[in-house]
Amino acid sequence: MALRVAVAGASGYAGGEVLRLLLGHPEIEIGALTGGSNAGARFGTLQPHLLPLADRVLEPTTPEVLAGHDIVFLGLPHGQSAAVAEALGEDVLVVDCGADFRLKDAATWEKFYGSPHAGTWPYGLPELPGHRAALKGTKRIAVPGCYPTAVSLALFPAYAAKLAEPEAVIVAASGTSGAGKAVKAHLLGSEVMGSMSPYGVGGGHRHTPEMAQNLGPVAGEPVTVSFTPTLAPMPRGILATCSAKAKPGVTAEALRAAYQEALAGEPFVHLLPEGQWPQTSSVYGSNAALIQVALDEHAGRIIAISAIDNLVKGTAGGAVQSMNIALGLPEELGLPMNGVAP
Ligand SMILES: NC(=O)C1=CN([C@@H]2O[C@H](COP(=O)(O)OP(=O)(O)OC[C@H]3O[C@@H](n4cnc5c(N)ncnc54)[C@H](OP(=O)(O)O)[C@@H]3O)[C@@H](O)[C@H]2O)C=CC1
Ligand SMILES: CC(=O)N[C@@H](CCC(=O)OP(=O)(O)O)C(=O)O
Repeated sequence: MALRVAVAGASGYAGGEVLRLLLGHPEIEIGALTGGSNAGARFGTLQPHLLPLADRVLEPTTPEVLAGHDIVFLGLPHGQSAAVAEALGEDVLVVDCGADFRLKDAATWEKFYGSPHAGTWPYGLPELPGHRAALKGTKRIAVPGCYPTAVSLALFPAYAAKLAEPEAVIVAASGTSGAGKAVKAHLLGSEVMGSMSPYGVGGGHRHTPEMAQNLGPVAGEPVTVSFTPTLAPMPRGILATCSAKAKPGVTAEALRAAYQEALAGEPFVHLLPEGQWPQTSSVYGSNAALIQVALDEHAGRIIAISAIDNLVKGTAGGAVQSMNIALGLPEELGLPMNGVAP
């Protein structure tokens, strides 16, 4: 029998992408679609690309509407997931695309999000050492932020093999959908088109501690992260350029071997052949993460680059992948491996 899924925040980018993927998932039946200000609207006016759901109506996000489902995805603004999740039974699988349950340290949460810490759930990045096992059978999943997904996948093999010093410098470009659907002045077409711009410069971006939380345990020592996000004139995609000083004696051969070993058998994370570099257009609409690594011998630095679709591997695809693991289903079920090109 199909598992019945509700999506809260179904009118948003994250919720819409979860639905696009779940409509192609053989074990899932779509139940309630809920939102906030658009409740009452015909779904086809909100997500016109999701034709099978066009005649549905967006409902309010209440415990009554979300009751009676096997799985509930939350694609709500930060800080709103905890109250909704609390009203859902412990037997319901809750997959939170927001940030509420990602960070372990309450003081760090309060510093970066400015609200009380709700708690910590198993973290939905199965490729990180130990995480896949922790997701099996869980009823609660915290889906990672899109930048931490791109960055952690690019750097964890170097840290797992103890090849990198614990100070990472990251510059990543994101498509505008990362900022959500609400209209923001700096995201208007005429402001974004033909321009790239940095934001959150100087260590203030809330994804910085999430990256450090992911990489530190892999490295076996705290990793300091310097992260600069930039906004790129494209709707989707993240290209993360990550670098760290190489430990003494590291060779290009050892580095490549470490990445081959760490990523071997991963269904979605691919180390590209030498000389080929990740680009966002290759992962548009796909749950793949493309990785390449090089040793800059002159500077003594490891350079690791990743490309993901922020709405797929960076949100909804990662969420469905983790859901599959939690339910004991094949990890790849319902997830696109191919991008859309050109
Ligand atoms: N965009 C991305 O790349 C990523 C997003 N995320 C996370 O996913 C979550 C959603 O982000 P995103 O989809 O981009 O945001 P959007 O702004 O596109 O969507 C927000 C959704 O939340 C609903 N909503 C807003 N306020 C309320 C409320 N008070 N009560 C009930 N529903 C409400 C909206 O409904 P309505 O339309 O009715 O107002 C809409 O469905 C965020 O926590 C974000 O951090 C995570 C990773 C990546
Ligand atoms: C381009 C852009 O604005 N991106 C968002 C990140 C989106 C995301 O994945 O993050 P959360 O789930 O933590 O919101 C930002 O920098 O705030």
